[in-house]
Amino acid sequence: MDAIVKTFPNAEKEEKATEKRARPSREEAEAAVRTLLLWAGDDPDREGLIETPQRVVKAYREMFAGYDMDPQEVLARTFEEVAGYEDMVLVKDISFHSHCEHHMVPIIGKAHVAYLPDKRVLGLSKIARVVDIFAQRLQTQEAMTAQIADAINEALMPRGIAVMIEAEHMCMAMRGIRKQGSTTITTTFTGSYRDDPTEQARFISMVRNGNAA
Ligand SMILES: Nc1nc2c(ncn2[C@@H]2O[C@H](COP(=O)(O)OP(=O)(O)OP(=O)(O)O)[C@@H](O)[C@H]2O)c(=O)[nH]1
Ligand SMILES: [Zn+2]
Repeated sequence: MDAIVKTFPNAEKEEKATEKRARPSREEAEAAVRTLLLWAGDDPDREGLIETPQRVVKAYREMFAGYDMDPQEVLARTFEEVAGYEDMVLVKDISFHSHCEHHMVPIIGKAHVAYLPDKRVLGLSKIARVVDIFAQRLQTQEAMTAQIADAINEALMPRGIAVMIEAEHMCMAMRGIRKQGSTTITTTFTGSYRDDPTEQARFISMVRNGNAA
């Protein structure tokens, strides 16, 4: 507990500050894009760029739509009639696009999400929707992995959750260190996936080979 307090001394204050911070208007956001075009060294008044601020702001609304969505709303509906099925449910290769919070450039990857039901199950598409909600925010891969597990845990309280994300960070490929094709892998395991090495190994094997062998 102490460590948490020391690591995030201002977490609560920051959360409140974010709540209070008003969103700028569309016009203000477009003006900011115009400033960036000038900063890049181009002429925002030339024909090809004249509508670019509007387009960028529209694209941002779409790419960052996750801020206006509540994962718990998406996960609210669960089903019990599954004929007593209680083994792993794994949705793998969920492709996503996100943006890193350090450079605001794309993170492109795949998420694999599994849980061990405790009577109730989720609609399969809802798992992919939750991945998208968190992907459509500024992210670190670690945070996104933990957030997906947390949201499913809160909604479903299953016996265990396993989340693996494999992604390429364009901030490492297009700039900076410029290493193309490197993949970062992050995992979060809860419940039986955390405590039982066999369950964990079965998840990894099914993600890797498509079977539990
Ligand atoms: N842990 C983690 N790091 C990330 C993620 N996305 C980007 N980064 C890293 O965030 C770090 C930011 O480092 P800084 O030194 O503050 O920024 P920088 O000067 O742009 O760093 P370089 O990328 O090394 O040029 C970089 O090492 C990035 O690779 C992520 O999802 N998780
Ligand atoms: Zn980055």
